[in-house]
Amino acid sequence: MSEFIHPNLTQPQRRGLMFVLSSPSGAGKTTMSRKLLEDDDHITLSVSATTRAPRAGEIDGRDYHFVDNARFDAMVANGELLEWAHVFGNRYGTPRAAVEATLHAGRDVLFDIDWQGTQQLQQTEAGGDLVRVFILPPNMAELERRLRSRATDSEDVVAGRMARAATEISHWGEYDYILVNDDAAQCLAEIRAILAAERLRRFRQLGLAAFVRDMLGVAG
Ligand SMILES: Nc1ncnc2c1ncn2[C@@H]1O[C@H](COP(=O)(O)OP(=O)(O)OP(=O)(O)O)[C@@H](O)[C@H]1O
Ligand SMILES: Nc1nc2c(ncn2[C@@H]2O[C@H](COP(=O)(O)O)[C@@H](O)[C@H]2O)c(=O)[nH]1
Repeated sequence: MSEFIHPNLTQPQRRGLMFVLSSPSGAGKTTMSRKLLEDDDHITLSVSATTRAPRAGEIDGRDYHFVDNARFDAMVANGELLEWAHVFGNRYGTPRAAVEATLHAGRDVLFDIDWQGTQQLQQTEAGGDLVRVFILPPNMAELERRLRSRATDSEDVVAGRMARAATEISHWGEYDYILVNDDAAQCLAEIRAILAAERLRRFRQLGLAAFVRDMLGVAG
């Protein structure tokens, strides 16, 4: 007869974490997020709401929830956003319900948000579940080259984002991990390593004490 092991004790359960990627515009957050999501089944992207117009190729509900100003106002008024901010002349915010549902299911949530949103998330009850990663470009010329080569924004928009880059970068000290996205494959490997280590943090492994007690055969 095989030994009965309580399913909850075969492996400690894990508390979902909130994994934030921030950077100056164009440093590579979206690129890294997409690659991470491709082969990690335990993390879900928080799809932000924004008043910005969709870029070519962006899909409503996948890349953003594209909303008008009136809808964004209502989301703010109804407390539907966990955080929101003005960024580059538009408003962006994190819908609360999807994040809470994902975390309650024990899954991780990936955020592609700016430093203002990160500060706000840090101040919520779930601040302890936050892992903050800031991505730097290798240099400012390369940042500008990437913004231009993406070919999604007008000259004015690119210039505006470059003008804000130094302010964005000045918040690097508020993050837990700082990466330089020079080689994309290396940057992705570093992001995966951070995520793997953070998932193993003792306080995130719920039921660990019971698991160890059971393993050692100590009566609980
Ligand atoms: N390591 C890299 N080497 C070269 N190009 C890269 C690298 N990482 C990203 N890129 C390119 O740089 C451009 C900007 O990247 P991406 O859109 O991911 O930036 P972002 O940080 O998400 O910007 P935003 O904040 O505006 O959303 C894209 O064309 C992307 O393919
Ligand atoms: N505070 C928040 N910032 C957000 C959110 N979603 C995206 N962003 C940030 O906005 C800029 C511009 O994004 P883009 O798609 O127009 O290039 C970038 O830094 C994003 O990280 C959000 O929900 N809250």
